Amino acid sequence: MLVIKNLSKTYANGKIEALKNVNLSIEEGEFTALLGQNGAGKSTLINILAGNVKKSSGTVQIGRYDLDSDELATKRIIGVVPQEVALDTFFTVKEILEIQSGYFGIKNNNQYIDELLEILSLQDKKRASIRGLSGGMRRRLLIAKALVHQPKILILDEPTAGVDVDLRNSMHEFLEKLHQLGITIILTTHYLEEAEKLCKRVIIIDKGRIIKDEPKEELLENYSTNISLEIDFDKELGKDDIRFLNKYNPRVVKTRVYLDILKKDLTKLFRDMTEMELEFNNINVKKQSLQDVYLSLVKE
Ligand SMILES: Nc1ncnc2c1ncn2[C@@H]1O[C@H](COP(=O)(O)OP(=O)(O)OP(=O)(O)O)[C@@H](O)[C@H]1O
Repeated sequence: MLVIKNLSKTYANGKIEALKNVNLSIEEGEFTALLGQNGAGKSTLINILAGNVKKSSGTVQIGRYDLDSDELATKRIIGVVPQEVALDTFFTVKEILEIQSGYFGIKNNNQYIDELLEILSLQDKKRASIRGLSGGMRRRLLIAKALVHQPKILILDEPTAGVDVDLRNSMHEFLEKLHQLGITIILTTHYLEEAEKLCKRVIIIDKGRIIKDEPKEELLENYSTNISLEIDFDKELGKDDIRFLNKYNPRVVKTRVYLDILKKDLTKLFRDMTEMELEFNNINVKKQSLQDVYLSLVKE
């Protein structure tokens, strides 16, 4: 669906290398998170795909089309929800969506526009001018705008920045619905729990290079170094009992002990507990989140 080869982009006469030899291939129907710190190159990549920024070198194939030779055709396949909310405030919601449909030569798009407004809970704002919309409504309108031409690939550049929790959750449900309909989705976000909840594949960009590109579950499995344990012992532990735990910085609340432990120390921990003849009756294990793993990778 999307094949990127040796893609590079420099700004300021070559002084800033925003993308360095990026290679990437995304299949139809995938739901991918594109993660990276500020300035990593995410927006540059998205803007190249959207045709808003010219690449310096490399090739981009979108669907069957090459970005250089068939830019118009590639635009029909892609819908982009930009980071910046830039909407012409003189128009109404309906007009914005009609004008956008017109760019793609689509006439009489009213039925689909109504469906989009309904699903994005904007139906009652159809005739409202943009000036009267809240920030969250404007963000939803940007999503509707990106979808008017029914693109096969939807790219969202931080769509939930500054959006309240309720609205964020309803946007998540909507994205999941689109994913189920088979739309290929690429999501950039600084909310790592959002990426963990929604995406199946995680790509991490760091200083213009892809440093990780793996299925989410594998990334979490392969790069999580710690786990958190909550152990319920049969009795309250005295100072002597927990001395062997001190190296794990335990937090003791009555009979329960909380530990953050390196996976590689697990065997030793259980061996020590057996040697101390400490009886426990329950253990809760919390694995590292995508945020924990991500932070450990970008800090390397
Ligand atoms: N128009 C431009 N002119 C010069 N430099 C630019 C331009 N756009 C981006 N850059 C630089 O390119 C690099 C990548 O920026 P980009 O906006 O792609 O990062 P990002 O990952 O989207 O960051 P953020 O999470 O802050 O949106 C940065 O060093 C940035 O300063």
